[in-house]
Parts: sequence; C-alpha cells; structure tokens
Amino acid sequence: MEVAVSLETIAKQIQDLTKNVSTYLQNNGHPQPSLSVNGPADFPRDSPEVAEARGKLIEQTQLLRDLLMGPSDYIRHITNSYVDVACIHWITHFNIAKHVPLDQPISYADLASAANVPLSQLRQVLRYASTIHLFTEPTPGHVAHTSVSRLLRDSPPVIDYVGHCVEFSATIVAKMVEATEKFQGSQEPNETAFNLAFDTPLPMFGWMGQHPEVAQRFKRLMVGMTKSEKYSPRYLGECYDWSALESGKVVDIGGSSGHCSIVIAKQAPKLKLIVQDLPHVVAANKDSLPEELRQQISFMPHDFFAPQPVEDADVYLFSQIFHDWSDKYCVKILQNVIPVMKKGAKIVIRDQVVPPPGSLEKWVEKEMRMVDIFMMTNFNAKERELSDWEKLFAEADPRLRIAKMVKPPTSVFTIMEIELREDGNSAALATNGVNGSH
Ligand SMILES: C[S@@+](CC[C@H](N)C(=O)[O-])C[C@H]1O[C@@H](n2cnc3c(N)ncnc32)[C@H](O)[C@@H]1O
Repeated sequence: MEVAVSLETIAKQIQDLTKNVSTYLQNNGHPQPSLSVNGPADFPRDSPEVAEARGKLIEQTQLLRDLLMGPSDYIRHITNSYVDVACIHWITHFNIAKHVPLDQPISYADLASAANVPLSQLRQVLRYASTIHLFTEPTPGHVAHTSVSRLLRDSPPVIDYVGHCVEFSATIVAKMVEATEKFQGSQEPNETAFNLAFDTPLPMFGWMGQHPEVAQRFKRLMVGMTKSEKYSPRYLGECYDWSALESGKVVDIGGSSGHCSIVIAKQAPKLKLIVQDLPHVVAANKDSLPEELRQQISFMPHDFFAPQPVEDADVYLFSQIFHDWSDKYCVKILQNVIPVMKKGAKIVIRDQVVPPPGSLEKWVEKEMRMVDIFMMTNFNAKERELSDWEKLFAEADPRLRIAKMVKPPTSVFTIMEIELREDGNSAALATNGVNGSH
C-alpha cells in the first residue's frame, strides 16, 4: 500500500534537488533547460550524481502533479494522450516542422500554403500541440518553434524515432485487445497485434524485409541506440573476462553486423569470433568488417532454429536475442546449442533482467515496461525477470544454471553467464549490482 506523503514534503524534496541540479549547471557552464528555440536538446549527462538528482526530480515532480490533478482528472489526462500521438503523427506526416523557420514566426496562412494543408486544421492541430510544448504562438496567428518542435525539423534520430512510433508502433499497440481476443496468448511470432495491424501472416522482421523504408528506419534507430550509454555494447567487453579465454573461440549467435564481436575482439585480441546470422544479414554485413579484424572475426550464415554447427566454442553468445522470442522458441534456440557444448563451455546472454515491480523510479520502469509491451505486441515475446529466466533455463535443460550476473549501473542490460552443470547441483550465483538478484 502506498504511504501518503504530504504535498509540502514532496515540494521540499523538489526544491532541494532543483537547487543541486541548477547549481551544477551554472558552475559547469551548462545552459539552463529552456523551451525557447535555442534551448539545449539534451540534459548534460556528464555527472552521475546530477543524473541521479534529475531522475528523482522527474519522479517527484510527476508525483506532485498527479496528486494535484486528483484521480478523476488524472485518469482523463492519461486516457486522452492518444490525441498527443495523433497530432504528432499529423505534424510529421505533413512535414510541418520543416516549413516553420527557426529565426522568425510564420503566419498560419503562409504555413498552410507551404505545407499544403487546410488552414483551419493546421490551426487546430498546432494550437493543441502548443499545449504539449510543440510549437508556440508568440503573437496571435503566428507560429514559431520551441526547443522541442525544432527536433522534428533538425534531428534525424528524433525524426526516425517519432516516425517509427507514430506510424508503426502506435498502429500495432492499438490492436492489443483484438490480438488477445483472437490469439489468446499464442506463442507464435505471427499471431500478434502486429499481424492484425499490418494484415500480414509474416512475422515482424519477415514483413520488414518486404518494406525496406520501414526496415531502414528501424535499423537506423537500433544503430543510434547502441551509441547511447544505456544500450552501448562496450560493457559486454568490459564486464566479462574475455581474455581469460585466451585463444579460445566465441560464437556470436544472431550477431547482426558483428558490433558485439568487434567490442570483444578489441578487448581480447587472441580470441577468434564467429558471427552467425541469417544468410541475408551475413551477406549485407560481412564486407563492412574493419580490415584489421578480419583475421579475428568471421561470418557464418546460420539459422538458430537449426542445430549449432560449431562444436568447439568456449562461449556461445546471445546478445538481445531472447527478448524477441516467446519461451517456446527460446527453449528451441537453447536446445540447439546445448548438445554441442564442450566441457566447460558457457552460454553468455546480454539482455534485460527486469527488476521487480516498484524497485525503479516509475518513469524509468515505465520505459522498460514499454519495451516489454512492444515485445508482446510485435512478437508474442517479453522482457524477462530473473524468475522468468530461471524458468526458461530449467525448461530448456535442468543442467543449465546462472553462474554469474553483472549489471553495469548505466546500462539497461545484464550480462549473464550460464553453465551446464554435470553434477546437477546449483551453482553459487555471483551477482554484481543486479536488481532483484537472489
Ligand atoms: C535484436 S537483433 C540483435 C543483434 C545483436 N546480437 C545485438 O546485440 O545487437 C536480433 C538478431 O537476430 C537475428 N535473427 C533473427 N532470426 C534469426 C534466426 N532464425 N537465426 C539467426 N539469426 C536470427 C536478426 O537477423 C538480428 O540480427
């Protein structure tokens, strides 16, 4: 049960945290956050303490606002957020942000004719959008950018992200109810809300193969994500003792362009790595491997639903594979590797271990659980909590045990080492900063 906290207590915390954050910005030459057109696009991320204070502030200010709304207004507020998404879709579809100059306002009439949209609808949509900080009306009848709407004009990663959300994901999640009614919790990757939304019998990635523009945008998003701390593969290199394998062999299953293997290869120059993926993925990526790594890393077409052909590897690596598949298919993927594992070989998994409900700030947990909903609606898959992982391993083979888990604080991923124990005993689980570990 939630304990009631007074508004003053929350406000006091907000005041103290705001002072810390604001002083830090001033003392380190960072601009104050602003919605004006030249306001900074991102909050500085160079101090872990300030990042923590900012996280708490977002949590506390949101709590204060929600409490002040009261349940009746609050439920209306969260329920009608579909209008926000629809207006952002309209704005991006008709390329409105590109037609608004950065240095001066533009009249609704001129903007309507430049974007070729009905004047009255433009005014309706932008006046709504200005209530959520997208565009502003500095003088009646004239529109100008804010620091938020500017991103829809100038930031290709934001434009990709927003396009993917409003044109793709929003269409899919709108079919959640119908999908459950029709498919009743199916584990098949082609009996999903995605299949209903796009009226296709193909699994999501198969469909993307036939829609290169959507696929290219999705790929750009994924590549962009790997550049952020949260999704960076660099921790995979740093948080596992790859050099202890000396001149051993690693198979990077579903390794895509090999970016995880590249990180590991740089960490442990004597290791040999084989990147396996579907034939078309291997064909598209193998020639872009840096010249200096070609002795160390090779590519091999392989479907992970077929028996694993590499029998002498020390590690079978699965990075961001299992969250795309239901348990039924994850078990098959694991069972294709287990028979060829030599004595002492390990399975290393880089994926999310979702912490128990309520253990993170709500806005952080919301983001994590949003990805879980995408996994459900796109693939009938999920992000797994520790107990889900344990259940999965037990189902694949009772000898599988989690031997180590490491979760770097700034990464969303946990790195798990799984061993195949011949004696059937539980291994002592060595964890490092993993929320909700034993
Ligand atoms: C989410 S990506 C993960 C890529 C990479 N391991 C990483 O961590 O960024 C999933 C990968 O699985 C590959 N994949 C999907 N189905 C596969 C299959 N049946 N056999 C092998 N690879 C497959 C995809 O082509 C894609 O590269």
